[in-house]
Formats: sequence, C-alpha cells, structure tokens
Amino acid sequence: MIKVGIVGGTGYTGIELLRILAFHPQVEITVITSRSQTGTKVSDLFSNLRGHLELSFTNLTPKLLADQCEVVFFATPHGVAMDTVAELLSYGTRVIDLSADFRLSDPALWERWYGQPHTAPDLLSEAVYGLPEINKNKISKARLVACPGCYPTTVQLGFLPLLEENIIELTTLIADAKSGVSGAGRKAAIGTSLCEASENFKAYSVAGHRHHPEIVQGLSQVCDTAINLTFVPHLVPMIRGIHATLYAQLKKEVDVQALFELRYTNSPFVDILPPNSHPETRSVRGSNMCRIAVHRPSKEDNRIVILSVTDNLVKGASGQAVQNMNLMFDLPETTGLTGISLMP
Ligand SMILES: NC(=O)C1=CN([C@@H]2O[C@H](COP(=O)(O)OP(=O)(O)OC[C@H]3O[C@@H](n4cnc5c(N)ncnc54)[C@H](OP(=O)(O)O)[C@@H]3O)[C@@H](O)[C@H]2O)C=CC1
Ligand SMILES: CC(=O)N[C@@H](CCC(=O)OP(=O)(O)O)C(=O)O
Repeated sequence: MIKVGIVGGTGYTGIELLRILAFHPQVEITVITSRSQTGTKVSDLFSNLRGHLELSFTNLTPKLLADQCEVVFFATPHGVAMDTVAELLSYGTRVIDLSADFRLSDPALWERWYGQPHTAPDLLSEAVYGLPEINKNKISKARLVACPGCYPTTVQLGFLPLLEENIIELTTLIADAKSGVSGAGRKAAIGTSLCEASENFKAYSVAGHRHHPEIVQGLSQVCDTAINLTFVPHLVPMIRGIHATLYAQLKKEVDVQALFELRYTNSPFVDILPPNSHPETRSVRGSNMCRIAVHRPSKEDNRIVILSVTDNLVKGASGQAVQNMNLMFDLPETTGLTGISLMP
C-alpha cells in the first residue's frame, strides 16, 4: 500500500482527493492536515466519509508527513506548497501539488501573476507538469509533480492534437471557457455565494487570467513556437464542470476527427465523441474523463470548433493528481479512477 498524506484536507479538492483515495485499492491515507479543524475527525466534518476513513485532521508538520507518507498531495492555495516541498523532498517524500506553485517555469512570470516572489525557484526546473497526456514518462520518474489548473487541462487537451500536427494558424486561437462555482474553492466569498452566483452568468478576468500564461506555456512547448491565445473564463450557475469552446483556423485540409481519435487512442481519460456531438458537463461529473467533440461548421471555410468538457474537481484537479500518483508508483494509470459520472 502507498502511504499518502494530504495537506489542505478541508477544501474542495482535498475532499475530492479523500473521496477518490478512500476507494483506491493501493492507498492508505496516513495524514491529513488542516489549520482550522485540527483534532476533528474527518468523517465528523464530511459525513460522506463515515465508515470509510477513521483519521482526524492534524497540523502541517513536514517531518511528521515525511515519516508517515511516501507521497504528499498539496491541496492548498497558491504560495503554501513552495515553502515546504524542498524539506519533504530532502527526506525522500514525493510531492504532488494541486496548486500553481510549480506550474510556470519562469519565476518572474509566476511573481507577476501570483503577486508574490517565488520562494523555491530552484525547484521549478525539476517539477514535472502533470498532464499525463503529454508527460507520462517524465511523471513516472518525478519527485515533484505540478498538476495543471482546471481550465488549462480542459483547454490544452482540446488544442493539443492540432498544435502537435502544426495544422492550425497560431495567431488566432480562442478559448471561451465556462466553469462551475466549485472552481473558486470552499472559502466564503461574495461572488460565489448563492444569491450572486445562481440565476446569473458572467465573464470574468477578460483583461488577464493567471491560467492564460499556463496554457500559453504548455501549448507553445508542444509546437515549439509562440502561440497567440484569447482566453475568456466565465462563471456559470452550476457546482462542478468546465466547458471550453475552442476556435481555430485550419492551415490545410485534414481529417480532424481521425486525428483526434488517433492521438488519444492510448489515453484512457480522453474520450473523443462521434462527429458533431455536443458533450455535456454532466457526462463527466464526478469522473476523471475529458470528453471532446470536433466540429467543422462549414466545408467552405477553414474554421474548426472543438468542444471539451471536464469536471474541474476531478480531471481538472484531484482525479488528475491521483492519475499522476498512479504513474509515479508504476500502477495502471486508471487505478481507482474508473467511476462513471453522475447523470443527471
Ligand atoms: N477548485 C478547483 O476546481 C481547483 C483548484 N485547484 C487548486 O487546488 C488548490 C486547492 O483548491 P481548493 O480545494 O479549491 O481550495 P479551498 O479554498 O477549497 O481549500 C484550501 C485548503 O487549504 C487549506 N489552507 C489554506 N491556507 C493554508 C495555509 N496557509 N497553509 C496550509 N493549509 C492552508 C485550507 O484548510 P484550513 O484553512 O483548514 O487549513 C483548505 O483545506 C488551490 O491551489 C487551487 O487553485 C486546482 C484545480 C481546480
Ligand atoms: C470558477 C473559478 O473561480 N475558477 C478558478 C480557477 C480554479 C483553478 O483551477 O485554478 P487554480 O488551481 O489555478 O487556482 C479561477 O478562475 O480562479
């Protein structure tokens, strides 16, 4: 059994990690931390875990985590993991970070978007970007994995085959993305309260969202050329789910449907739907799947539209983190992650 610790077990991605790992056949959860709930039994706070987990929340103590865990997940806000990861690695404990601390390779770019200096810049070159559909081999050997954000997962998986094959214009990419409210985390905030977020629909951070540099970094590496992307996130009145509508222009005639099917043949968590499908967020709700549909609105011009859906808390966060753990510990990639989505 792999001994696992979770830092930040009272937030939405922490709760989701617990839900997934409680049923993982090769995992024993040994430590779970919280500052606000130290001493509370986890199943007293989250009754869905009654009968499945006997642990109580403890304080974050790196030495204790290292003594009791082979791998530690950080499900904490940005700026927390980077203060502790070096110490954990020095004890031989591997780390899977769900926050953005190790996603961007340039510390100056990180500081610009996250508003504080990076405290572990030396680890940025070692951290492996945890998108298994690109980095499977590197992830399996990594000590430190930086899980992608929820929008970056959904958007990159939709653009990836087009960029790898160099068949679209790189200056006109558009990602129009919508997220459920759990993407903002569990903490109280006016914008995500019931009266503000329900019966409402709005774009936000149009002038610049911190996932823009992350998506641009990932996609530019794939095609080895700078790309130009317009990314507009929206908040929709649902709890879970991301729907990304991606627009691009083909440079040459290609069977895009066949290209996507071939590219993701060996990717168990990317499902290419039949031509002209309309993937629904509920078709991935609670599951680690990304479902993608390819559209060619008119044969008369070169426009292509890709639809990509994920559950922000699963493939967009905790499920993908467990997928990365499976790869790091030489387990089948799908272990503990084969649940079917909830519908309706
Ligand atoms: N929500 C989503 O859809 C996604 C989130 N992410 C990322 O995952 C991370 C967690 O997100 P989410 O679960 O939504 O966030 P939440 O706000 O819901 O939870 C944050 C957790 O971190 C703990 N925490 C807060 N501050 C500190 C601190 N200074 N030191 C130690 N622990 C702390 C909190 O527990 P306590 O206060 O009890 O200590 C809580 O358990 C974030 O970096 C987020 O950006 C990534 C992809 C998707
Ligand atoms: C709806 C909502 O607010 N979503 C979050 C993104 C959540 C996520 O994946 O992002 P990080 O891990 O990079 O924080 C946002 O736009 O800030």
